[in-house]
Amino acid sequence: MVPPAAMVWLTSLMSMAASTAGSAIFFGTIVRVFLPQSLRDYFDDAIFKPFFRSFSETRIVVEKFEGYCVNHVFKDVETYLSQKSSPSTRAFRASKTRKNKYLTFNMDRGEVIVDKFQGMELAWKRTCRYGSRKTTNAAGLPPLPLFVLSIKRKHRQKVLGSYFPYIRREAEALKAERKGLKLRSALRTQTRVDLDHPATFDKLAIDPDLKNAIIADLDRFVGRKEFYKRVGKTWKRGYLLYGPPGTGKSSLIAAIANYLNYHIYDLELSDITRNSDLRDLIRTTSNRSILVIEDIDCTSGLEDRGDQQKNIIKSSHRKNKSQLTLSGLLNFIDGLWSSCGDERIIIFTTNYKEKLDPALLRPGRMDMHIHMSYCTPAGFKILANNYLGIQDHRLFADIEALIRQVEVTPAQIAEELMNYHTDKPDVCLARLLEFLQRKKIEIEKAVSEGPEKEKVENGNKTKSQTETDSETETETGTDKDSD
Ligand SMILES: Nc1ncnc2c1ncn2[C@@H]1O[C@H](COP(=O)(O)OP(=O)(O)OP(=O)(O)O)[C@@H](O)[C@H]1O
Repeated sequence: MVPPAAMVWLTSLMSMAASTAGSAIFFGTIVRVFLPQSLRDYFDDAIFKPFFRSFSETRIVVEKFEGYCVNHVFKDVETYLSQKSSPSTRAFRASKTRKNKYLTFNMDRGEVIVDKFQGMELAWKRTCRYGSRKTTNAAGLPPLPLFVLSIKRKHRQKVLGSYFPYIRREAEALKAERKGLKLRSALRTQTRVDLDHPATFDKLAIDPDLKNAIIADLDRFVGRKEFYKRVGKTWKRGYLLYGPPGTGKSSLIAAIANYLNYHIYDLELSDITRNSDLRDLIRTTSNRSILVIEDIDCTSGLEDRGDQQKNIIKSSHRKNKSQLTLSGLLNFIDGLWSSCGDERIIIFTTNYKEKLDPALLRPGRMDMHIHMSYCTPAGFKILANNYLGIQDHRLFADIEALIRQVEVTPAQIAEELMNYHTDKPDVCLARLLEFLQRKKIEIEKAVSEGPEKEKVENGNKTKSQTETDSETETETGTDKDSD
């Protein structure tokens, strides 16, 4: 027998349940009748499904960075997903280089791809740390990208034990297939440009001994992993390329990247005001890469060590008054690399070595100083072969004699040979000869007109003049890493 008090409680509970069910039916009918399908879908997706899913699903977050280093799982996932798509995917980023045979598609931010593996459905979403709507963070840098994988809880072991190793293998296979060098720019905008620079050591018009010395140095560097480990040094190498404009500094960097199959990151220092910006940029660089800082003598704020005002990059952010000096910058890069970098090359270029900060030139900083000089007869022969496809010609002797007397850059010669590419070699070479003769006459005239005019505006000098000027610039390489 149920006591009367319990009876009352039961009755009120049943009537409450009935009225709740009635209200639910009533509101359900209202929603079905009055709310359009799109809004109903929205509520379904935004509230109901996530609520129920949260009990049965789990998420795996793959961030691009692990501390200061690039997370290789992120790279693998990115490569793997680049060949996947879902019917619901609205936006892809498409790219292709001349060297690559295939178009590459990458998920755009906010997109979802559903992958299938061993009977499981795996939803990948590409997003970023600062929310998918923002384009930059407070420091003006792009938000840090990440992937979120949503899976059923019961699939966790299978995903970690089989799916991720599978992604790794697939990504490796895809990378091998698509192998091509990339030139990346580590600018704020993170613009990525494909390195399709055709420069190779064969095509470079530089002194053959210098070329061989550079190649030998690179070979030695990449083969010395154990040596660097043994002596406790970061596996890195620094090169300083110096010489007049148009002597092939950029071409040499491209040739090194092509030779080693490394990525290039072009670091634009003038954009950096704070250590944190620099750290964020440097940590986007991968192993087996070349970090290039061009025209270091022109880099605002870093050029003159004697002048503290100029030497310091002041933070524009008042709260964060970090100041960046050249040696600070180099130590900073070294520090980051020593904690997570392997097989790195850093290259500085300058047109004026004499203007450089002594911090950069001090022993142990740059391993090899490479002087890119004006064109030599041997360099001219390489250019003639590159542009005209000839190894010898009756005009070679006269041209070579003039090249010995007049300062002319490989870029100038290349331009002369390029200008007449529709003509026959005879015509091209005759015009080059004329160009060199004119140059020589201009210089002689300037010399005879007086000392002031000796300095011809475009830097024309005869070889004998500069050879005495630059006796100190004869080193082609100084190895500081001998075992
Ligand atoms: N040593 C060289 N061998 C072959 N080609 C060269 C060489 N130097 C220059 N060139 C030609 O001239 C062009 C410009 O040269 P490059 O940009 O490499 O010179 P640079 O020394 O880096 O000049 P800058 O100091 O102005 O940056 C190249 O694209 C290439 O065609």
